[in-house]
Amino acid sequence: MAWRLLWVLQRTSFSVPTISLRNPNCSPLYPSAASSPLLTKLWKRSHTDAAPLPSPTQKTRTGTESGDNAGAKSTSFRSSLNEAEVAKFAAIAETWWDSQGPFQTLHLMNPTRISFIRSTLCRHFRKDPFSARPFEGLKIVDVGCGGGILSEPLARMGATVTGIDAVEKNIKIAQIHAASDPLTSSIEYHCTTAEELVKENKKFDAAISLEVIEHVADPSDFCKSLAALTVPLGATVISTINRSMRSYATAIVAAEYLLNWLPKGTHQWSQFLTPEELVLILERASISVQEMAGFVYNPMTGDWSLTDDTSVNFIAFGTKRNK
Ligand SMILES: C[S@@+](CC[C@H](N)C(=O)[O-])C[C@H]1O[C@@H](n2cnc3c(N)ncnc32)[C@H](O)[C@@H]1O
Ligand SMILES: [Mg+2]
Repeated sequence: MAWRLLWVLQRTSFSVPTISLRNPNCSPLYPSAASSPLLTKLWKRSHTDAAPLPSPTQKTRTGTESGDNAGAKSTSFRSSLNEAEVAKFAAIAETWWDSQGPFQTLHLMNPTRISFIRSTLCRHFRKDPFSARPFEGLKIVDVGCGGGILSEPLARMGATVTGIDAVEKNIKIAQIHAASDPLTSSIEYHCTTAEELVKENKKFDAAISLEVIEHVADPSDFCKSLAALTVPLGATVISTINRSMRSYATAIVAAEYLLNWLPKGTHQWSQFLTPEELVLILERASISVQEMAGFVYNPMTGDWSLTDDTSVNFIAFGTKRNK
């Protein structure tokens, strides 16, 4: 009956107001979105530049080429490591591919978050979403990849994937798991951080970081590093948990203490960002958020789906400005 409680909590209306931002030029993916004056202003500002969409073949600007990382040279990228947070993940590293273990929620959410990534990246890079390998030709970095739950499907969709994580054990497990399938064995896994990759002048068409920003030392610095890893007009996708009353009730009280879905103490509510805060942080890092969606859990089916309600889990897609 505990899941019934979660379901009730998900539907109670005591969350702080939240928003969804949708690119008005895109066909709607989700039901009607509430608009926010702040985000409308940000949206207009970021689109007065009217930057052209990138071709997926901006190969000269990706990979390890030097010379296009002026931001990295002029800005210092502080460490994103929060040792206490990293230690929590090191303690449960062996359980990454246990679909009933502490990462069960990530496994269950994966098809839904992949569908968001697939549709937003395909539209942005003008790829065929119905192709078996729509990400062919794209270089993607998965920052905080853990055991590779996201990196592997990205590689199967044709992307050239680099997965990085601060925990050595996670990287070992990710490497072993990926090696068992020829479609994923090409993934390059490294135990490192986004800011270290910036120092190495690495560039990618897209930087993706799911469920990591709430565990880093400073979200603003972290987003600046993600931006520095992304080519101009490239893409960034971030998912995290909203700092709302509802997220306290569901993502912490229910998920950690009542349902035991996550180890107790996995999340610190005060470290969560609201969608508005994430949009502003990304905006200051030269990334304009174009689209946002929430995730909702259906206890009857055990599935997650996309929704306009960003009051608990949400995901944002943005593009890096050209200047
Ligand atoms: C909740 S898990 C998310 C894993 C993966 N992104 C996913 O959603 O399937 C957070 C991951 O971020 C990693 N992490 C935490 N802080 C990090 C940092 N500063 N740099 C890189 N990885 C970090 C942790 O080791 C952990 O594997
Ligand atoms: Mg988390």
